[in-house]
Amino acid sequence: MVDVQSSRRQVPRALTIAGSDSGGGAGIQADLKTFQELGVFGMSAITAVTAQNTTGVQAVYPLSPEAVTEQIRSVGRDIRVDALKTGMLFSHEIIEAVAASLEEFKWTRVVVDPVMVAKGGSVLLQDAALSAFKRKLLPLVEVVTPNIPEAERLTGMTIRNASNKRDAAKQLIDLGIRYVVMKGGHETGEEAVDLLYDGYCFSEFSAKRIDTVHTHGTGCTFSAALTAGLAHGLSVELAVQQAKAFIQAAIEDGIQIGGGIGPTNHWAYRQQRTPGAWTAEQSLA
Ligand SMILES: Nc1ncnc2c1ncn2[C@@H]1O[C@H](COP(=O)(O)OP(=O)(O)OP(=O)(O)O)[C@@H](O)[C@H]1O
Ligand SMILES: Cc1ncc(CO)c(N)n1
Repeated sequence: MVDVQSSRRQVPRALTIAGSDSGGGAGIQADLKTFQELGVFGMSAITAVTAQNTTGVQAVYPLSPEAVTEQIRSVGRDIRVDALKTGMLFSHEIIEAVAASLEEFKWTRVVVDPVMVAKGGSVLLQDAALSAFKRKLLPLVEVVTPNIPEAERLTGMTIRNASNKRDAAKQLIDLGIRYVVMKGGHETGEEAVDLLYDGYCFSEFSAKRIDTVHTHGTGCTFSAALTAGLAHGLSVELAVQQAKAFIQAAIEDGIQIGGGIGPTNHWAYRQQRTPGAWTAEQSLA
């Protein structure tokens, strides 16, 4: 008899617990595209369905905490999860359900992107959920990836300069997180600099800031690429380095989608590494 199990190829597997973006640029859709591009089998547990496009979020329909728990259980009971990320969690009930599931399955390679508001200003994490987010979820995670406004909200600090960034990162580590990546997308300057802190050392990951409005879903894509690296067994440092290269390519090789703040190009990173591959530029020719 053929041993079907052993004749099949093992691939890294990653789970995203996040909201659905009907426009395809952020949330679950961005995460699964990124996992696929980086050679990882992607799975999802949807926390909320958003009616959304490049002009903004038109409606948010959160799922029940039970629905979120059941999706995570279905994946966890059957399929190995090498790494996971969370995105839009919306309510304290969903945060509590997710934290309970992380404890149930004892998953450790966990990335939390503390999604709070969409680029157009719509609320993706309710004010009342902030305390559960900090107390119940953050102590269970390996890496948290706030942008500057999210780090300000998590710490209550005002972040204006490099010294403030370092102080905020230290405060986040004190919550029990292993690594903090403070993203520099919301700053100004020639370079977009992401700061990594492991509780001992700071390191910076820097790339040329691209002059574009088409940054819908950059945070989701970056954290998904980081999660894919962890699923492959990379160290956090190497996974951040790869994620930075992935998002840089995705912003740089922009695509024209929608009339507002457009998404990034999820296949640019792989194309840049595949000689002779079809490019977004060629499709316009
Ligand atoms: N204009 C840009 N040029 C180059 N890199 C950028 C630019 N904007 C953002 N980045 C990079 O993209 C990644 C995501 O950062 P950003 O601060 O935009 O996340 P975010 O605000 O959480 O995104 P979102 O909320 O849209 O999902 C970081 O690595 C950041 O340095
Ligand atoms: C569903 C969803 N998650 C995250 C973001 C943040 O980019 C968004 N706009 N939508």
